[in-house]
Amino acid sequence: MAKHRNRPTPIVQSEPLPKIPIADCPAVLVTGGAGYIGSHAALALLDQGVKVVVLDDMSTGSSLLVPEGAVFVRGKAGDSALVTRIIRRENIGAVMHFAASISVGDSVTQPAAYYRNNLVETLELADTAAAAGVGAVLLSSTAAVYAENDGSRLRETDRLDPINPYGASKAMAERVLRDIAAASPHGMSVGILRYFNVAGADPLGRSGQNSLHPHHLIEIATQVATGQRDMITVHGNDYPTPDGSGVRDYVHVSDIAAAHVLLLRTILAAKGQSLTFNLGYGEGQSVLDVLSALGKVSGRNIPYSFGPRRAGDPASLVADASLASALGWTPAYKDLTTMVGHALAWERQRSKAPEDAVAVAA
Ligand SMILES: NC(=O)c1ccc[n+]([C@@H]2O[C@H](COP(=O)([O-])OP(=O)(O)OC[C@H]3O[C@@H](n4cnc5c(N)ncnc54)[C@H](O)[C@@H]3O)[C@@H](O)[C@H]2O)c1
Ligand SMILES: O=c1ccn([C@@H]2O[C@H](COP(=O)(O)OP(=O)(O)O[C@H]3O[C@H](CO)[C@@H](O)[C@H](O)[C@H]3O)[C@@H](O)[C@H]2O)c(=O)[nH]1
Repeated sequence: MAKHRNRPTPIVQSEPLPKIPIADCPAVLVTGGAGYIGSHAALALLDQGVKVVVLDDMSTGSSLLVPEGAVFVRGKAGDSALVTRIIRRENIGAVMHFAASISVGDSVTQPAAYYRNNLVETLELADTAAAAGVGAVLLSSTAAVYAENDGSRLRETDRLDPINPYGASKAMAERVLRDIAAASPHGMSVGILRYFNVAGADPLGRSGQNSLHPHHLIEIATQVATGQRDMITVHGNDYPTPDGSGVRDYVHVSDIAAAHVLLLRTILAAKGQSLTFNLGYGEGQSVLDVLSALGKVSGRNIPYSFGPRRAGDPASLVADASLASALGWTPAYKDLTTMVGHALAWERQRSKAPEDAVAVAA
């Protein structure tokens, strides 16, 4: 964990951090709550009795994923007038900001669009939240903010030097959010979670990935396992990794959602807190490991062929997430087979859903 305004300062934390009781959690605005991770966080909040308002522009979101029980508003996270109205009308006390453009490859070919959606929209949202007196803003950040390394586990205090515009947009958004919060007269708190590769689906089958144009490894692979695609291309087999394919630290989406609720309760316990955590399991899995785990769970071989490296992809991203234990975070779904099993169960169910519920384009 790092506590900082602009520069991370390492803190050795042996005691769990204080938290407000869940019953005292204010209503939460969840931007991007019609998307994959935001919908799981919304479910985690609703499951614990917290009021949720989802704000999503449906650019990549799906109506299928907006949880029952959440208030839904269609619109942009950076629309200050709209967000101010929502904060006042719904008595919002905290914001979880998931809304973003998320494809590393697309960010290389459309950098301006990525800086606009991930940086400018975050700036507007943070400024609006601060002006409205919101107690805390949580930001979805990413492993892609770190400088490339030799595959060893990345710590929160490691050097930030993103190798693609997506990671750069998130590193800048982190800084902008911290600066705006630090200047807020009421002491807005900030929580930043740098997720590694989010995977799996709600174990109760209420949400999962539902992309109009899938680009994530596990979503594409489950579509091969369910017969919707013939094969998958493995992007590169010449990385300096044990089997030559890219290595990532896959972390279950429900564990990510649980960490958000814990961090929210923590940063609301004292005004003006700024905490940053990695979320991962500290274990690297290659693309071929993932395909093999899915093959076992589905009972079906996943055909693949090797293609060239994908632009902007690092060889390896693995977390040192030991500091997140100070939140009381104890991941429940660490096993890769469990993760791909949940993703497969969701994909089987999703692909049978009526056509108009499967994906909603803007
Ligand atoms: N998926 C991962 O492995 C991963 C890893 C690290 C970080 N993240 C971050 O987590 C967050 C959520 O990612 P996801 O995988 O759920 O993506 P997603 O595309 O499923 O969800 C993003 C949602 O935000 C909405 N959205 C986008 N721009 C918006 C805007 N300006 N205003 C309102 N709504 C907008 C989209 O319609 C979509 O519903 C993102 O910030 C992403 O950068 C994701
Ligand atoms: O069809 C495919 C898709 C992906 N991959 C590989 O699989 C790995 C994982 O790729 P993907 O699932 O697309 O995730 P990442 O590009 O690693 O990015 C995810 O994980 C990052 C954090 O590590 C987040 O910041 C991003 O938002 C999120 O999309 C990489 O080695 C890819 O090259 C393939 O080989 N074939």
